[in-house]
Amino acid sequence: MRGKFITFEGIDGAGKSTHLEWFADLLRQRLGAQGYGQASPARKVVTTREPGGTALGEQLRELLLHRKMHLETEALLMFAARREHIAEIIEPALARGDWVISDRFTDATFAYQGGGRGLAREKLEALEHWVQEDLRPDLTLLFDVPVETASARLAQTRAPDKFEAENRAFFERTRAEYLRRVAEVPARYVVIDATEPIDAIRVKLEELIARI
Ligand SMILES: Nc1ncnc2c1ncn2[C@@H]1O[C@H](COP(=O)(O)OP(=O)(O)O)[C@@H](O)[C@H]1O
Ligand SMILES: Cc1cn([C@H]2C[C@H](O)[C@@H](COP(=O)(O)OP(=O)(O)O)O2)c(=O)[nH]c1=O
Repeated sequence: MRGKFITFEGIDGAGKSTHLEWFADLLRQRLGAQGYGQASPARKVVTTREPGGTALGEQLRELLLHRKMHLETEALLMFAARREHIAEIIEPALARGDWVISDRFTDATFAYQGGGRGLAREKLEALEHWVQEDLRPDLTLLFDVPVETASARLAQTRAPDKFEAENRAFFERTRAEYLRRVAEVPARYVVIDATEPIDAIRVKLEELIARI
């Protein structure tokens, strides 16, 4: 049986990375507990990220996070890294029956390059169809938080990269595009109120895992 593809999304500082490995461990326990791995070779839960996830993708990530470039170059490189990621990691894992959890995927391109930077949605949709064909996440967790909260969290932690250095209006547009996409296809998304304390969010994530 083909595995499932789960993605984590949200503006920078929402808290995705804080939960991803924890969520993957819980899912491993759950898949083990359900005995999926008994008759056939054990199912794995693969964690990965975008841009990145492959050797070439990580090199592209360095460029994308630190070099200035034309907006369309940025979008094309995001999809180039994604093409590699799908071919090398995501498709083989799903075909083996493993589950894949990715820290960001194509929703981020629509939100950042589309919403944040204003690249036409039709161009991104054309790239999405070209690069992914029918591949879409089975489930996307959107960690949603007001821009001020996310910025305050980031200010306390790390030096900003090219995206994190963007202004408040950019992140307002990025967040709005994420939420617009949720409203368009609500069945694919679970919106997590990421203003809550970490422990409270984990209770919600546990409930979610019990249902999938
Ligand atoms: N629910 C939360 N409440 C308070 N601080 C949080 C919460 N979630 C994450 N943080 C903190 O915010 C910062 C950014 O979190 P991170 O997981 O790196 O965000 P993202 O991966 O979405 O950019 C980290 O210092 C993290 O400890
Ligand atoms: C996947 C993707 C990421 N991004 C941006 C969002 C983030 O600012 C950045 C890297 O994402 P991320 O790994 O979440 O950053 P961090 O590890 O610093 O939390 O790339 C895009 O602009 N478009 C995309 O398609």
